[in-house]
Amino acid sequence: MKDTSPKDVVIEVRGLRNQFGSHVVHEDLDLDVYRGEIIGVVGGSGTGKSVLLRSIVGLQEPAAGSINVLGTDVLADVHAARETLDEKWGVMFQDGALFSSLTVRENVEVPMRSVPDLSPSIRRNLADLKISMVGLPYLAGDKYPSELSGGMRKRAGLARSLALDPEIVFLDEPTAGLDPVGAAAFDTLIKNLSRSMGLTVFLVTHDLDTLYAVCDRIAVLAERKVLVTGSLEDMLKADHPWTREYFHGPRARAAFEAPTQQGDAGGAT
Ligand SMILES: Nc1ncnc2c1ncn2[C@@H]1O[C@H](COP(=O)(O)OP(=O)(O)OP(=O)(O)O)[C@@H](O)[C@H]1O
Repeated sequence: MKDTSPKDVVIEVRGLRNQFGSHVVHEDLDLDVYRGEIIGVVGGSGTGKSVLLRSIVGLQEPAAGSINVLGTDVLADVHAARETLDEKWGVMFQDGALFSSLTVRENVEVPMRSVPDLSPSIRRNLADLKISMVGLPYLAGDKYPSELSGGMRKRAGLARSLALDPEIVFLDEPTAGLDPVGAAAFDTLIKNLSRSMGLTVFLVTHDLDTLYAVCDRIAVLAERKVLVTGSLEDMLKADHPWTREYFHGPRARAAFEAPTQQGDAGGAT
């Protein structure tokens, strides 16, 4: 039976247009993201997945359209919106984007510095909590990013994105560059965190396994807009050529046949 209960829209994008010179990346793009869901944004290379993410978090000024996040109009005053929303969203870019001269703990503390009245010892304890939440060993807090494996750096980046207990996290290709075991463990971690914290996750990915293992809904970017959204089953029925090729190709079949409970969220890789 279809779920007909009203859904709480936490991100609403309408009529979005992004262009660089004469190159139009998005045209009349609409998207709704619902509270608590993990939405996977997929599409061919260069279809504008990262530009969409950057637009939503106020790092890319669109040519037209509206973006509303948790009731705040992001484009009306980007600086004011980011000030309001920086505590409510966390962003993890592809390489974790950690400061190389800071330890993992100090990196996780960076967003907390904007919170008044948070003493250094509380900040430190909170950072250690986030570090353990993402499955990193306690001692990782004292290490510098260069001393960590790729998977551990991703976890550290995730810990930093969770620093302020956000309602939404944006993850840009979180499993890119990880080996299959590490990627599966990271998928499990994302799913567990989303379910236990009620987190909404906006996830840009090329990774079919991630889509199969964790996403509640998928949005396909093609032809400059979100062409189709829906469950995996909906994707398998969609008849757009790119969607058909992507979801019915040999790699998709392999991912579909794999067990969905993969990896171990506890172990850092
Ligand atoms: N700052 C910029 N200046 C000029 N063009 C840009 C800029 N940022 C993105 N683009 C262009 O916008 C298009 C979409 O880029 P984007 O990085 O969002 O694609 P993507 O779907 O995330 O691709 P991929 O899957 O390969 O990471 C590309 O053609 C890219 O070259």
